[in-house]
Order: sequence, then C-alpha cells, then structure tokens
Amino acid sequence: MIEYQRDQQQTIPDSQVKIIGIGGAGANMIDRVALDGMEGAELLALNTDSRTLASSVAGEKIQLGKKLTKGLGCGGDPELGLQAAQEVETELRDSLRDRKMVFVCVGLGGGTGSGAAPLVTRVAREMGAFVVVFATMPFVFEGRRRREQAETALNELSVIANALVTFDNTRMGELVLAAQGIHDAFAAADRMISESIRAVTRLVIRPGIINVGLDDLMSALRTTRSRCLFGSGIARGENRSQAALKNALNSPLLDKGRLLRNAQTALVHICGGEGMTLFEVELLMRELTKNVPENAHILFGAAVDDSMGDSLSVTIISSLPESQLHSRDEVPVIEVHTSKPEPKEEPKAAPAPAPVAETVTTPQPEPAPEPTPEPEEEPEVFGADTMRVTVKQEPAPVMEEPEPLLEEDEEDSYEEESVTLSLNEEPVEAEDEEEEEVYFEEETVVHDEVETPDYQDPEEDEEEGEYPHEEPMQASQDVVADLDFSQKADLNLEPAPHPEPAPKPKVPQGELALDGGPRGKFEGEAPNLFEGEDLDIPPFMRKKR
Ligand SMILES: Nc1nc2c(ncn2[C@@H]2O[C@H](COP(=O)(O)OP(=O)(O)OP(=O)(O)O)[C@@H](O)[C@H]2O)c(=O)[nH]1
Repeated sequence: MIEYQRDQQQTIPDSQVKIIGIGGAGANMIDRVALDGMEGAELLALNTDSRTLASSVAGEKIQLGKKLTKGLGCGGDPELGLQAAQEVETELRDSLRDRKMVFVCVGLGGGTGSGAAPLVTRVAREMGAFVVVFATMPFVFEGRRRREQAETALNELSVIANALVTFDNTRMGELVLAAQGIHDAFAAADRMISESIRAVTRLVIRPGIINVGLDDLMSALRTTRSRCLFGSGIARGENRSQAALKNALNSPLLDKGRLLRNAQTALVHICGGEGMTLFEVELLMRELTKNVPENAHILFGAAVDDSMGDSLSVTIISSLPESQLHSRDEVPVIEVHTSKPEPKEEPKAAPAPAPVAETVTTPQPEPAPEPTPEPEEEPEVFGADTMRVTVKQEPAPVMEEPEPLLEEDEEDSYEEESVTLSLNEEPVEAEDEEEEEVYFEEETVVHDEVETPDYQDPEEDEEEGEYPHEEPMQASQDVVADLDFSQKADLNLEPAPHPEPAPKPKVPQGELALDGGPRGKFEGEAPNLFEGEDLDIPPFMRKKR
C-alpha cells in the first residue's frame, strides 16, 4: 500500500546551483556536463594549469596558485594544490555567494584536485550551500602514492561534504569492454558522473507532480562517514518501467543493486513523458521495494517532462556507512564468458552479470507480469501540486508478484563458462590451453595456473601490501600518471601481453623410402622409357636420383 503525504517541498531555482570542476579530471567532467546539456546551472572551472583552464567550456574560470605554480600543474603534490587554492579563497567565496546547491567534481590522486577539493568544499559549506562531491579514485595501476593521496583527500571530504559520491576509476572496466582504450574508460566515467549530476539537479530544481526537495535529498544522502549510492536508468517501449529500473540497479555505483540491500533510506525519482501511467509507476515501485530492506524509508518523486518523449527514467539515490561498503574495490574483476559449457564447480569469487556498456538502453524483451486489476483506491497523484510519498512494503492484493529484477540466482544463471580475472591479467583462450594439455602431458600443471610475466606472489613481497600487481609497473606508471590527460589518451595502456605458449618439441620427421621409384598405377607394366628415363616414375623422384 502506498501512502501519500502532502506537504510543501523546498525546490530551488537553477540559478542557485553551481557545478565546480577542479583540476584536470574535474575540468573533463564538467565539460561532459556541458556537452550533455545542463540548462541553467553555472559551471566553474578551477585549475592550476592555465592551458587546461583556457580550454575548458565552463562559463567561469578561476586560476589557482597563479603566483605559486605560475600556470603549471601541481605535479601530483596535494600540498601545493592546497596552497594554490588558498591564494584564491576570497575570490571563491564571492563566486559561491547565495548558491544553495554546489556540486564539486574532482579526480583524486593528483595535486590540484586532492589538495584543493577539501578547501573548496569547506568554503562552499561555510557559504551555506548543500555540497555534493563527485570524486573518482585513481586506477590501481597509477601506483600506491596516488592511491594514498586520494584516500587522504577522500577522508577529509567525507567529513566536510553533505554527500560524497565516489567512483573508482578501476571499476570503469565495468563500463567499457576490456579491449577499449583508456580514453573510452575515462569518457564512460565522465558520462556516468555527468548523468548523476544532471539527475540530482533535475530532482531539486524541476517542479514535478510529486516533488522531492533538498530535505529529502539530505535525508537520503545523510553522511558522516558514509558513501552515496547512485543509480540511473532510462528505457522506452513496452515494459519500460521495469527495464529502466533494471538499468538503474545495474549501475556500478550500486554494485549491481547489491549495496541497496542494506540501505535505510532511498530516494527514487521517476520522470516520463505525457504518456507515463500510474500503473507503470506502481509497478516500478513495487519492484524496487524487493531490492531494499523491508523497513527502508523510501522517498519518492515523479515528474512529467515532455522532452522525455516515450522514454521513462528512474534515479535512485541512497547512502551507506563506509563500514558496510566492504566493496571489491581494490581488486577489480571482469567476467569473461565463453560459449564452452562448464562442468558445475565451486562458486566463483565474484559472480556478476555481464558488464553493462550503457545505462541507457532499450528494454529487454522480457515478458512483464500481466497487470490484471486496478489499484484498489485511485490516489490523487497527478492532480496534486506537491506531495511526498512514503512507500510501505505491503504486497498489493490484486497484482501478480513479478520476479525480482536482480536476484542472486539470476547472476548464477549463466550457462556459459565464466572465468574471473583481474584487470592486470589477460584472458586466456581456453581452447588453446586444452590443446596444450593433450599434447604435453607433463606440462599441464604449468598451464592450469595462468601466469603473466609480471605476476608476483604477494606473500613473497610484504612491501607490496594491498596492491600486489602494482610494483612491476611502477616506474612507467608514475610517468603516465603525471601526463596530461590528452597525452594519456594517446597512449595505448593495454594490459601486458599474455606469455607465449611453450614451444612444442620438434620431433624429426622421417622420410618415406621412395627410392626405387613408386610407379603408381603403372606398377607392374612395361616401363615407358625415354632417353633412359622411366616416364611413369614421378619427375621429382627421377630428379632426386
Ligand atoms: N574520470 C576521470 N578521471 C580522470 C580524468 N583525468 C584524470 N583522471 C583521474 O584523476 C586523477 C587526477 O588527475 P588530474 O585531475 O589530471 O590531476 P590534478 O588534480 O589536475 O593534479 P595535478 O596534475 O597534479 O595538478 C588521475 O590520477 C586519474 O585517476 C578524466 O578525464 N576522467
């Protein structure tokens, strides 16, 4: 049963929203937001690097540390980044005056972003804004120093910001195919961040049929040492509400929906064109409640937007204490599916559905449960100007229960062979391996364990700590990490090539004893002689003699 509570919600005019990009990554993120279209909101770029700053599409730009770095970047030193930001603190205060909502976009791990983001966030809060930080964590391959710098900045941000949405760059492997370049991985993360910002902004500035306001957002994102969970999906056509929800739950930031299972509060916002029906909304909400705990507090908002056409979008925002995140962040996994049938074995380390390349997709042709009946009472949803909706977890008496969208079983239902690999390892072709086992009986042991040239046993080297694959790549990665992004994009940072298979031993091939000359079908017949040569013997045999 869904209860509707009418009460005034606080929405904010878009002129009071500011989106700040700090450092190189931050600049790329807000450029993406601008490209995707974010009418109204102001974009502010902050950077020490004057060249990158000049190329940003943001309407407002402030150069950090003019005197300190003289137009250059911070070379990966957060202390320099902090001092550079301190130089312009007054300018920042002026720029953030009267802003109700501020988004800070930053890539942590470098100097400018990691050093300046905590200061910028603090200033924005002191100026009275509600601050949501979108921060990316560096790739594992970027090295331990960057990771530690990022962790330090993240810890500070988690205390200062109203909400903190983190995205591990390493996880970008889940957004793009393994074979795609690093440029595509960054672009995929930037798209995801841009979509998150646009969805949250839409929530609080666009008047809807059922509005959610800043107070709802704050309650969903309540953070002291917690991380924000975010998922957004869009779909069109038949079953679009279920498909949109499925896409949203598939978001890597929700860890494929798993993280929602411990959420205490979840904010859900549905947006569709004129044709969006109450039944679609009900169906979606009913599905969603199967993915959150029974006593979770669900804040619900809905808006009709003609520009959505026949698409329907759903945005889910929640938060979890850091202690419950226990994520697989450190070692990224990709699932490689081959078509070979697999004998049932021990469960794999981290089963997950195949990676989703885009959160925006058309719906799967899955049959939706037939809606039989009308909802018992006709709530006055669409006539109301503003209301808040609390969803209780009572099953509707008249509606058939559809299957949960992301059940554990579904993840296990792949019939194909599933191999779990870390990003540092290349997938091994199963068939080649098998061939080798047949041929070299004594060498099968070696090939059962996939070895890469760089692999080192973490037990053997205590120094390596939690990033066992990092050291062998360290020297070159430090250079890469300090490159500017456009340079990085030109590099082809593909995983190390798989070791060549062991050479097959050469068995000398014996020669057929053809001497004497086989005469084929002329065997036993009188020789056909010409100038002393038997023409019925094949010419190459005659030459041999
Ligand atoms: N998502 C995303 N992450 C990026 C991008 N560029 C860099 N990063 C990540 O962000 C981290 C910080 O890089 P930058 O933003 O270039 O560094 P910075 O903060 O400007 O610091 P300095 O270069 O030392 O002045 C890197 O270690 C990458 O992990 C990008 O375009 N998108």
